[in-house]
Amino acid sequence: MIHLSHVSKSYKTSTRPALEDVTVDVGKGEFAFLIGPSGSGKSTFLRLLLREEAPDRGDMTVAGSDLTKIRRSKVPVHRRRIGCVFQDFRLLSNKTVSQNVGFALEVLGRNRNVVRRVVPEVLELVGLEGKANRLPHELSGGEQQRVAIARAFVNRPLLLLADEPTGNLDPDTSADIMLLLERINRTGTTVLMATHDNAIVDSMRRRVIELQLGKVVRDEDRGVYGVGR
Ligand SMILES: Nc1ncnc2c1ncn2[C@@H]1O[C@H](COP(=O)(O)OP(=O)(O)OP(=O)(O)O)[C@@H](O)[C@H]1O
Repeated sequence: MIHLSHVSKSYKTSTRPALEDVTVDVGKGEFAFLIGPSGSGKSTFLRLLLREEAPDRGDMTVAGSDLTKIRRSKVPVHRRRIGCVFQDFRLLSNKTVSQNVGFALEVLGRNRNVVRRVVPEVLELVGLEGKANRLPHELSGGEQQRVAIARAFVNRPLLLLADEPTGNLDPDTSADIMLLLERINRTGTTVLMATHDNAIVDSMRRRVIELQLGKVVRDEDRGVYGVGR
């Protein structure tokens, strides 16, 4: 699902590469954490997967797209295969829960009957069946993140990228969000989550890919966050 071979990326204004000689393979249906200190390259890694940035060197194939060769016109099709969840939820504040989720289908041209059928199913999956008509500001942070996950998942992406999804949530709410991401992973969706949350990484014992100064320094099955970070 994610294949990077000797990938490097430098930003023009930066003296050192943001990613250097990164080789990582994540298979279909896997769950992996991407960890590392601030500035280690996690966001750059996610941006490359979405083709928000292009690699300078190396080969990469993500969700079936060869990102070393992809044409600009094909980038939107590539991004549709990937769901994204962020620390700050990024919901549309003037739309209800079901409109936020439905919008993700409408922009892909799905017909109204499909939207009407699928949105309640996904809201049930994330545990928000009673809150379809609320606005984001009428929800807790954890509930807002559930909406964001529903929106990311409603198109059944092959790959879900989560960038610090628990960064604004308390430990109990974070644990609930992780259960939800595990549930989504069990449907066959590959999940890659960038995080600083050591308690979550330690409790889940999943694959851990660790970056430092743009290099992969650890790639371990059933890993922990690590001591002293
Ligand atoms: N748009 C940019 N232009 C120039 N340099 C950048 C840009 N984005 C990131 N960098 C640099 O690339 C390196 C990697 O940054 P990146 O944001 O990928 O790290 P990160 O691990 O996601 O950090 P954080 O945990 O703080 O989000 C850093 O040295 C950073 O300063």
